[in-house]
Amino acid sequence: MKIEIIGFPMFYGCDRPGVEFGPDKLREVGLVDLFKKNNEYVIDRGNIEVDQVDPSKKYASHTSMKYLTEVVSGNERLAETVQNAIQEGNLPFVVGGDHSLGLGSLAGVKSATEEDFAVIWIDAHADLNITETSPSGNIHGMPLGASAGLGDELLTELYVKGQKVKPENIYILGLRSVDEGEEVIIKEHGIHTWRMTDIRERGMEKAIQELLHKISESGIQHIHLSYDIDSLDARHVPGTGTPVEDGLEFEESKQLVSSIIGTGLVKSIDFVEFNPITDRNNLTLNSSVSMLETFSEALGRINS
Ligand SMILES: NC(=[NH2+])NCCC[C@H](N)C(=O)O
Ligand SMILES: [Mn+2]
Ligand SMILES: [Mn+2]
Repeated sequence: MKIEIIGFPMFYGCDRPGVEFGPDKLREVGLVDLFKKNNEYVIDRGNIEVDQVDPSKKYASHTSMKYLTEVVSGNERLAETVQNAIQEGNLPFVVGGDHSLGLGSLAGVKSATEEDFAVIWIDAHADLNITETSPSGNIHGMPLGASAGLGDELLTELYVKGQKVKPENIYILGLRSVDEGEEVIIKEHGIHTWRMTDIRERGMEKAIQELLHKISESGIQHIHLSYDIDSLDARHVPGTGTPVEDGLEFEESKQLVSSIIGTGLVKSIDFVEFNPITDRNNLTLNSSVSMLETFSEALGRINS
């Protein structure tokens, strides 16, 4: 399987500049070679074009979703690129940028995949907000909800009409910052979660066992893995928009990612929310590279 690296240089979904430099910063320190170390075929598709707009116009297209027009147009381009990659038998590895890119990724996966697929979302946040529940109006807090078909049609109809993933096929791990409205959505739609409290109580090993068991029971053959670096403990990632304490340690995160990729079912991946501008002493850069090495090694193992 060829790995296709796709950059998505956008900050409009989190409304805090800096994350748009994530893909190029990671290329600068050897992103492509890092994948080539363990994988024979790696191509860099470059960056998706993002329409630019002045921050004073963030509410120009919607009163409660910031930068709606630009988030949607960029994600439609991303969806097409992801769809093409999968249809060619390649694995799209989308590097953000903020997590609103989940909208485009999942629309692309949906368009390229006939059967149901699972989404594993590793994140401190649930990203299940709809316009009415969002405390911020930031679309990076909404991609999973919209992909599940919830909320405003302006997001749910992106690229392909309707629901991209069934709520029962969504698995969120690392949660520790969930908005009230998101709690209701998790309950109502039976979304599977492993919060940090669960992981601390039962251990990562057990969480992984439970996760893989549920997925194997579902019969699903395609997993989309969406990795938000703010799932790591705040002290490892000062350079991310919304760091949260009491998060994952490297060892736990690496074990989780390796086990998920080890199933051989992961066909598409996102890696998001690294902000080189707000980083301190390259801490977040180093954390990102260290995690990317794990992705590369795990993919190398199933690829060989
Ligand atoms: N992808 C992320 N980092 N999302 C953070 C979301 C924070 C908050 N729940 C919001 O909706 O505004
Ligand atoms: Mn996120
Ligand atoms: Mn997050």
